[in-house]
Amino acid sequence: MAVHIQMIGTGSAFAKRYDNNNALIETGSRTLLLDCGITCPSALYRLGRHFGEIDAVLISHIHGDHVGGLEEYAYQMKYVYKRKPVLYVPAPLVAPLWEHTLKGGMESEEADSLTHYFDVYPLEEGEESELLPGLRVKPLRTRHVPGKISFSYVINGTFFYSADMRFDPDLLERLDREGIRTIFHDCQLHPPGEVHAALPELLTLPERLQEKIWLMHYGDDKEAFEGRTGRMRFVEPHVRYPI
Ligand SMILES: Nc1ccn([C@@H]2O[C@@H]3COP(=O)(O)O[C@H]3[C@H]2O)c(=O)n1
Ligand SMILES: [Zn+2]
Ligand SMILES: [Zn+2]
Repeated sequence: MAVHIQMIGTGSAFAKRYDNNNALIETGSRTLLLDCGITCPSALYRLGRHFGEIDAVLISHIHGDHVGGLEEYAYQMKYVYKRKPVLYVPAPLVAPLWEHTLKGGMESEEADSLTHYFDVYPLEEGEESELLPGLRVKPLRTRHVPGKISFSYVINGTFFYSADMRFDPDLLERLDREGIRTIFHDCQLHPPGEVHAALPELLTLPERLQEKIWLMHYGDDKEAFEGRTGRMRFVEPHVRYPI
């Protein structure tokens, strides 16, 4: 079955020209939302789509540009589309997502847990699960902000989607050896990356690896870097790429 990924936005957390780095993954007639950041509800609207068309949501980690739109998503599903949405979330993030992020805006007499709003399916690190027919996802814990739990995803065994992660050449080499054909990688254009891979770091990778890498989660001056990314290409918002 053909599987495609389409970025709702490709921007960094502070980008204003590009929306939050959130994606739609489509397989047949089913759609997974990968991260739902602050700009997601309006960016999805500008893409001509709406929450009622989404079959499930998967999150990578708890930062506003990745989960800040979940409250509106949950409320729209409850009060507009009247359907309980499916939430895939790495097991260690289940409790923090409610306690640290959603509870403040969503707790009420009748609603005291994440499971009131979502059908919650915890995912285990390193274990592949079929999230939609034809869509297999394996979470890998990757390094981002020190102490922050964050996951990247291997999709259908051949596609790697970095959440927000530091430069990790050993992991990228290992993924290459294991048969990953395409890597969508977050990229901080201006060093130091610190909590993200910086472009100069990614440029130290061998060309064989760079060929597989598409850059996302970039800043507003991305156009100034066209032609300065070695063999790596930019992911463009709204374009559908095969997985
Ligand atoms: N220790 C940290 C924590 C956060 N940040 C910045 O805040 C942003 C939060 O969203 P992000 O997409 O993870 O990118 C983070 C950094 O820009 C940072 O630069 N250093
Ligand atoms: Zn981010
Ligand atoms: Zn982050």
